[in-house]
Amino acid sequence: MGGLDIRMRGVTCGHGRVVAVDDVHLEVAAGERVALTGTNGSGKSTLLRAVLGLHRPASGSILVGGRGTASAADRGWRRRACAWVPQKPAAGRFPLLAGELLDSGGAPDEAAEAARGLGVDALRRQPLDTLSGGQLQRMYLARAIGCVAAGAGVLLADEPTAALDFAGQEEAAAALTALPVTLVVVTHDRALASRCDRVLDMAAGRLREVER
Ligand SMILES: Nc1ncnc2c1ncn2[C@@H]1O[C@H](COP(=O)(O)OP(=O)(O)OP(=O)(O)O)[C@@H](O)[C@H]1O
Repeated sequence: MGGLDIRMRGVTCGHGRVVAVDDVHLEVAAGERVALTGTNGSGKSTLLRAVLGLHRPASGSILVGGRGTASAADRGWRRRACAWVPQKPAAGRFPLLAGELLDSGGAPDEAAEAARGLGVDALRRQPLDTLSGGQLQRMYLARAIGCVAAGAGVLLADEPTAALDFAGQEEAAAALTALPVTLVVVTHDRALASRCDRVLDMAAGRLREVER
């Protein structure tokens, strides 16, 4: 099994005065699949964004494959090392067309093939903001599969099946958990969580292992 390990030590993240992530320690082995569950607003998305390097922790350290984010080169490496399925698209104009999103992962052919498998390849020429929630989520999944083909060793996915129909949820859960990467997935989907090796529960910024 491929993948990069993730090590978090004393990670605390804030949004202004709100402490969203509170002193989190977590080790995820290379190739392990971890589901992150928990109540709304408990800090799950903030923690994923911190791993990606999109949110700078107030304290603590996060290493992916033993590497931090001190330099610009480190941060660029982190973005390539971590494929990302966001909960909602980033604001801004790029990428505008669905095909541009697929191509942005670094492996356009593999992303296109994944889009075919997920039934959204015919939507390439459509602007992203005209896709339905489920179509958009499928497009992001296909892009993430392309990122993995391009060499990403970690997949961070934020509620990747939330907008999908029942068949799509099954399909996406199978596709995500079959990838040869370390997976950290925020989900309220029990079927997806049950396919993972570990389930962690987040409450008020703190993480707890769930016994199964
Ligand atoms: N950009 C922001 N500015 C201010 N507060 C924020 C921001 N983003 C998140 N927060 C706050 O940080 C806390 C954690 O939010 P986060 O989105 O990480 O939770 P979550 O567990 O992913 O929630 P959900 O399950 O609803 O998606 C919440 O109290 C939220 O209101």
